[in-house]
Amino acid sequence: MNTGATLRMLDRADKEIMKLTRADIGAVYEFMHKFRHNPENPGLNLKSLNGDARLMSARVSKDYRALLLHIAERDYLLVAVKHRSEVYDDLNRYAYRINRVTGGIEVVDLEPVGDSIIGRVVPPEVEPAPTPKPLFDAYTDAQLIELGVSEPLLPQIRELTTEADLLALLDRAPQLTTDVLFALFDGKPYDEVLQQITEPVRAEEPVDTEDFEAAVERPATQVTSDDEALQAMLGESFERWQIFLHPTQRKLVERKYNGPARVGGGPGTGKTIVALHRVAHLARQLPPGSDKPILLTTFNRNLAADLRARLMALGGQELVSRVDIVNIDRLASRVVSEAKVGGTRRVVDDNRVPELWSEFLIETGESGWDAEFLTAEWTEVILGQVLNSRADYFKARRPNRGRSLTRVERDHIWQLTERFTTWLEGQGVWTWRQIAQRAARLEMDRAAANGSGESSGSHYRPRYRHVVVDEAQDLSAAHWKMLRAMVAPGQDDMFLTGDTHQRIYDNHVTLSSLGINIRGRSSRLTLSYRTTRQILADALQIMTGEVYDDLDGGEEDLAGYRSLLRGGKPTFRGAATWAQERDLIVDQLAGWGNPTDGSVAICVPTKELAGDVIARLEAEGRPVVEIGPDGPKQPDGIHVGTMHRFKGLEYQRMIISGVSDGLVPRQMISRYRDSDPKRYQRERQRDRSLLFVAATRPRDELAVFWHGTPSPFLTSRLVQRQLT
Ligand SMILES: Nc1ncnc2c1ncn2[C@@H]1O[C@H](COP(=O)(O)OP(=O)(O)OP(=O)(O)O)[C@@H](O)[C@H]1O
Repeated sequence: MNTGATLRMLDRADKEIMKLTRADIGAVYEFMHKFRHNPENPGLNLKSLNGDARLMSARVSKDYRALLLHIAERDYLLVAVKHRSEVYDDLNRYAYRINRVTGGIEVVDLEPVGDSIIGRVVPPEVEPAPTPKPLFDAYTDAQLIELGVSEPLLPQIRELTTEADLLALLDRAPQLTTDVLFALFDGKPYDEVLQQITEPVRAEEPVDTEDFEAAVERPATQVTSDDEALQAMLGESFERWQIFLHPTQRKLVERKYNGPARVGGGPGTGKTIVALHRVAHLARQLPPGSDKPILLTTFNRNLAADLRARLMALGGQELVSRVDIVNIDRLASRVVSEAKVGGTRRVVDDNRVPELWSEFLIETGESGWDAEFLTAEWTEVILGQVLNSRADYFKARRPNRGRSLTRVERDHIWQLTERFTTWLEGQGVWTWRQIAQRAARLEMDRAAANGSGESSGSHYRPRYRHVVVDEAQDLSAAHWKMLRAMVAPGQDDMFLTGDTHQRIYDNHVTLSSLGINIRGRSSRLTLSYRTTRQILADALQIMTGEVYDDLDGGEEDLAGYRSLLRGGKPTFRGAATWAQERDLIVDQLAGWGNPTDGSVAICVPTKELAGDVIARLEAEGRPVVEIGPDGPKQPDGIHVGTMHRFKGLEYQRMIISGVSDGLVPRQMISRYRDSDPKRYQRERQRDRSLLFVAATRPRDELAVFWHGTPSPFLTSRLVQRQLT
């Protein structure tokens, strides 16, 4: 006879459990184990309670009791762990119900706001004038219910008149109620809230509000069931994202896709977290083996190292051992070296290409085209589109390239690039873009040979079963062609996460033209877990007036992007000179109490400015740590780096300095303003994105400084802030 039972834990319970001592958390873990084995074990003392008919209690330890919801025959949900002296208190305070919209189980705290502990600590002086207007007067009950607000809370919601009351209620309200009310309070239009917040979590089938068995299985019920997750909670460095996904995140992770899927969303909305959980989800469905059928890739080395560390935290060695985690250029260079192409050629950085073209033109005495034009034509069109022959180049579309070319001109440029490539080879060097193009060709040939039956059949297998890409906005067309060829088209083949507002390398693609069709499989996350609402609002100001793409020829915006975290307003301040601006940095650090535990970073636009800041702080005797290509060289100290280095990092507080006209955006791009307006636009957008990325790294506090004229990306509203 099977005496076992299912026992899952609701996300609210973990918050209480994490407040216990390690020994007590261990007891909960033991309890769950025992309970699953046999809930009738007399030592567990399982019994019904008053209040909700489904509510039961069981003994965790001498001092603690578990509150359980009886879902079905042998299926239980752990909803709280309480001290034995408190188990019988307030049993009628909580209602356990199924949300009509999401179909998820919600715990509703029915205690009126004014009586709650949080309500009581709100100082009386923040209370408003005597007859305040209720906050949600503009919406009917039916409208709020349609948005997914928890029905039993409506009487309390109608009473709310101040932000403090709202916060007190939301602190203990179910997730969707919190998300919706906060967005309405922020002034988001009803339809936008419905589309951006409610629709993504709506149950796929009609909801029966009595069917708890179905409800517990839905993504909207945030639960954990496996022991590993619980064990992780016992670990030193447990983080909530490892276990509890937002229902919107979980839906995206667990869905079956009939082809490539893409998840977008503003900074800090958990795109990387979703990519990691997606990998774990796919890995769980693999047949046993020791191979690595899942590729997890991203743009650069330190991001890949971070993915590895986080995947390890999520699923340990067992999971990591089934996943090939490698940054995209390294993957391409692996492909070419496997094919023994390139020999001992040394890789030179792509930003040296204009210089190399100049040298080549001088050495060969060629004139007619300047080095900059040839660099762009070679990298963006010829390498960028993986063109194999002159004939292909004649036919190629050259979007964003400004000037059109005749056939004769194309012929000449093709010949020049062929000679240039040979010249580079003679120098013993090649670039990352060349490697990407070569790798794409090799992989495409491999896949095509298989398709036409040319390869020796049994040896051919697509390299991967699933490809997961983070920071998708930064990959080039050649990278995408290579990836497309590495995985057979079909169900769950490719999963991409990224945000085009954060594109910091000049790669613009239309995925459908590269054989990656994401139409109908594109979604967006909108809730930031990282930054406060105050930082987010100012960061969004920086993006004013710019239009961004959706990686597939359409446009994308940040509608619905929001945060539930609160903090102080960011500081904006200008100085007359760079020397004086450095004084501002020193003062700001002092204002924050000079922390040197790695929680503060300073971000500047150029290496020179970084050098100056480092010198100044060292002169003050401060421990400074430079952020290199592999991230900060050590965890503690005050971190200093250029804007490009901040992708993938998070800090408690940040100073962005040098946000002056001529530095942000870079002065040098102004030369394209007339000669190549499209390029000018792209370069300007890239610099804006760099600033946006930097501004969305801090969690709690942000200070932005400049000297002379402020950057044109700082709106007058932000610049005026210094006067207040
Ligand atoms: N479900 C969750 N629960 C708790 N924390 C979360 C959750 N999802 C994301 N976070 C936290 O939010 C922060 C941002 O997550 P992540 O890095 O995945 O965002 P992102 O969208 O990839 O950001 P960016 O675009 O800026 O790179 C991280 O600190 C992460 O741990």
